[in-house]
Amino acid sequence: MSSSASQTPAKSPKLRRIALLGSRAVGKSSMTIQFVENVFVDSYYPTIENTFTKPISHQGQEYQAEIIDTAGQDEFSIFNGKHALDIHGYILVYSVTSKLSFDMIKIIRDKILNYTGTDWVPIVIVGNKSDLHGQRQISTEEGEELAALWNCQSCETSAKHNENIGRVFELMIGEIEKSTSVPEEPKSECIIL
Ligand SMILES: Nc1nc2c(ncn2[C@@H]2O[C@H](COP(=O)(O)OP(=O)(O)OP(=O)(O)O)[C@@H](O)[C@H]2O)c(=O)[nH]1
Repeated sequence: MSSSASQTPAKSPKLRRIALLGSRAVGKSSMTIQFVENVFVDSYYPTIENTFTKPISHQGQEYQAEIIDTAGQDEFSIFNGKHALDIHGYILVYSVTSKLSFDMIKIIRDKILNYTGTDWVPIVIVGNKSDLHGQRQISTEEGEELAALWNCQSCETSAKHNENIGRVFELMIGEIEKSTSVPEEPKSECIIL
């Protein structure tokens, strides 16, 4: 009985909401499902929107990641404000086999910054399908140059071969923690009217 009282209570995990955005069929769902369920699905089913949760441990801190896998965007998609207000960080995904999808993440970032009225948000740029060597349209350097320009992290992945998938989410948590203005969940005893 008394032994449980003497134990230090475990720190509750910090909730971090992460949205994956990008063109259609770049592999957002495949990355998410590979990360959460450790499987790769070869068939293509366009997503409307799915949310997954997974615990992540980063630098001694436990996090609960809420991962929002969004519908593919094109230049005419209206930016969904839901994907800006409640989100701590963005994974912007392109396919290394598609220049169009690389250009699309620039449009998406502009929309996010416009919507949030800020000039920086936590972002990780991801070039997926790195296993399709012969079909490359975007080099590793182009991805890195864009990340330097935006002052964010970048990474190439293969959801198919589970390469660098875990790393993307670790980089994302790191970028979120870099930003000093992460609002914590409101605590009932601290409400100021
Ligand atoms: N070779 C290869 N194929 C991939 C990879 N990731 C995804 N795919 C394939 O690409 C297609 C599209 O993948 P999805 O994960 O559905 O893409 P999405 O971005 O979620 O698509 P939307 O729901 O339309 O936005 C599927 O046939 C996947 O099997 C990868 O790393 N390598």
